[in-house]
Amino acid sequence: MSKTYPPPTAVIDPDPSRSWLRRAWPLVKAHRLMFGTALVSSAIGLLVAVQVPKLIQDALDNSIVTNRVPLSEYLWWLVGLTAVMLIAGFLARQLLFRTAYKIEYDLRNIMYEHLTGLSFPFYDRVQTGQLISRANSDIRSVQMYLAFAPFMLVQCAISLVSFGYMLAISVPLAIVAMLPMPLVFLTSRRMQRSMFPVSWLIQARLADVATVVDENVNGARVVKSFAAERRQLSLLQKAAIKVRWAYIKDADLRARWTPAVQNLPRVGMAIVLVFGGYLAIQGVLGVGAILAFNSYLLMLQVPFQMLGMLIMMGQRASASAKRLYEVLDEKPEIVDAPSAVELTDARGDVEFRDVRFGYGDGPDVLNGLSLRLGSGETVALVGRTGSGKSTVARLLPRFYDVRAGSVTVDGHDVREVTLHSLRDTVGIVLDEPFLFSASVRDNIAYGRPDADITDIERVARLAGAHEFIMGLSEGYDTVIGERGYTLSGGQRQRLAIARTLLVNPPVLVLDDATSAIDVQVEQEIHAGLRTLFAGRTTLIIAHRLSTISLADRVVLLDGGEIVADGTHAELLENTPLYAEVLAQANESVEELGGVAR
Ligand SMILES: Nc1ncnc2c1ncn2[C@@H]1O[C@H](COP(=O)(O)OP(=O)(O)OP(=O)(O)O)[C@@H](O)[C@H]1O
Repeated sequence: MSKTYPPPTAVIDPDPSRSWLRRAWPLVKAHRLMFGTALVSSAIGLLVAVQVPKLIQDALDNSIVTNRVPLSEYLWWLVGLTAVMLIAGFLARQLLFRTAYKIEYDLRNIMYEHLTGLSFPFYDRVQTGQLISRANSDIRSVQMYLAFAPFMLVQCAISLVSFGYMLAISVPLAIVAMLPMPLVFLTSRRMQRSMFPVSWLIQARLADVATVVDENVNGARVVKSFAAERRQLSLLQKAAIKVRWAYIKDADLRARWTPAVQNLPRVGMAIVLVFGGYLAIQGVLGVGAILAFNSYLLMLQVPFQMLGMLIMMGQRASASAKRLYEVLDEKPEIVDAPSAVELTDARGDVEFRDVRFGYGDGPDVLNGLSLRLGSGETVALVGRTGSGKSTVARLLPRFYDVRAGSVTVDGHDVREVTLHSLRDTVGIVLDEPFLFSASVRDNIAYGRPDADITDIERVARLAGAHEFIMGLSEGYDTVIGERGYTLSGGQRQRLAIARTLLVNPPVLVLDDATSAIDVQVEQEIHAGLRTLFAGRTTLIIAHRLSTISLADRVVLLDGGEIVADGTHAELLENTPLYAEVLAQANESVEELGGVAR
């Protein structure tokens, strides 16, 4: 049994008219206790830190210069304050990072849960690979802003206290010392501004490299068969050079700006030294005050540098959030109707009535198609390539909705039953089955993870897979490579058939599902296939005669309609198009009659 993990603790506000921050607010609110404690700890730590320069000032003035108070008293205070800062700093960081990663966990879950809920038309429209890799960096940038921006704001707020202390020491000195601060802010903002596009560029170019690498690995077979390794390598080099350029540009900008941003506050310190020194000589200020002043100035520098960063982070997070919301606001097109009923114990009476259908805004692929499959009947659907056979198959489990007409199972329109029960009732095996990088056993048990090995073996035998599975190094426990590439096409198809059979659906659709199984093996598993088809309604999409011969009835699809319906022999005799279609897929027309007899 697979372990269940906690669901996300919050949702994104669904109202698209609200600002991105408002919509994301529930994510922060869900962790308010932890986050609040982090912020309060941070504030306490900073407030205590602000006391330290003042303490040093007093120690210097009262113990070292004038010897009025024993120095040890200040030392104890310093030890105490340091302890508080340590504890507060620990709590603030711990809780802040925890909150940040919890927000990220929630956001990731919300995002992928939504993606899995979206229907086929969405996946037809978007490039999912890119969408997912982009979502990862977008999630990170939103998380960073949500968690760290309030933290930075606390720092900025506390810096006002530092400034208050500076004013208390000397108003003119405080004002003069602050003069370079706008410059610190402007320089760090300019630094962020020039570095911001480069950091985006780095991300985008890294994604390009990842795409090239991904294609090289996944398409390794094609690359090698065309001996195109050199070409692929130069593609990678081109992408890698672009990444290198962006990184060097980044380092260049950093080298240019960082020393300026870091050293600018020293101008303020110099002013304090000159003007403060003058005031000290005049007897207006103590030496300790000058020292304290400089410490406050250093403390103030951080928020001024941060403000620039905060603005940039905000811009980036806002752009990221908008992209995430674009996906989150996408409504699944195929959903349960409010009045949907459960389809249970279906007999498997299937009917397509005057079905009109096309993809997206495209032209009609099916044009008034009507077809009935009686309970327990096996029907082969034959047609030219591109005639819409797979499309018919996809409408039955409601991967798409019809434009007009209806598809019914046991008299229930598929739009009026729950998707879950419909897809339990209609099992579909595709011609290019996707297998997971897991054991053979887990792959077969995908639709029924609690199935025991006896059941798994039984369906594997029926699908003609048991023999070859036993020949694998670890039998049913053999982990098959990515997407099942360690198996042959025919072996993959047999596993896919077994996987669907384990669910035991009353209606079965095989969409070219035996095309890669060689004819001889197919003959061998025919007995198994016949057992499979018995007692369930089966729609087989096939080009191969041997597969068609398993059907009770054959229907011919052309121009989006059924143009002939009957036994193989009848169609062969009366419908020239049928013979033509079969001839394209089979060795010779002469054989056709042989199979029919
Ligand atoms: N997801 C899709 N989005 C848009 N158009 C599609 C999609 N799938 C198929 N089509 C189009 O619909 C038409 C019918 O395709 P379909 O795959 O149903 O044909 P088919 O008879 O199964 O073909 P084949 O025998 O080659 O598998 C084709 O013109 C195809 O280009």
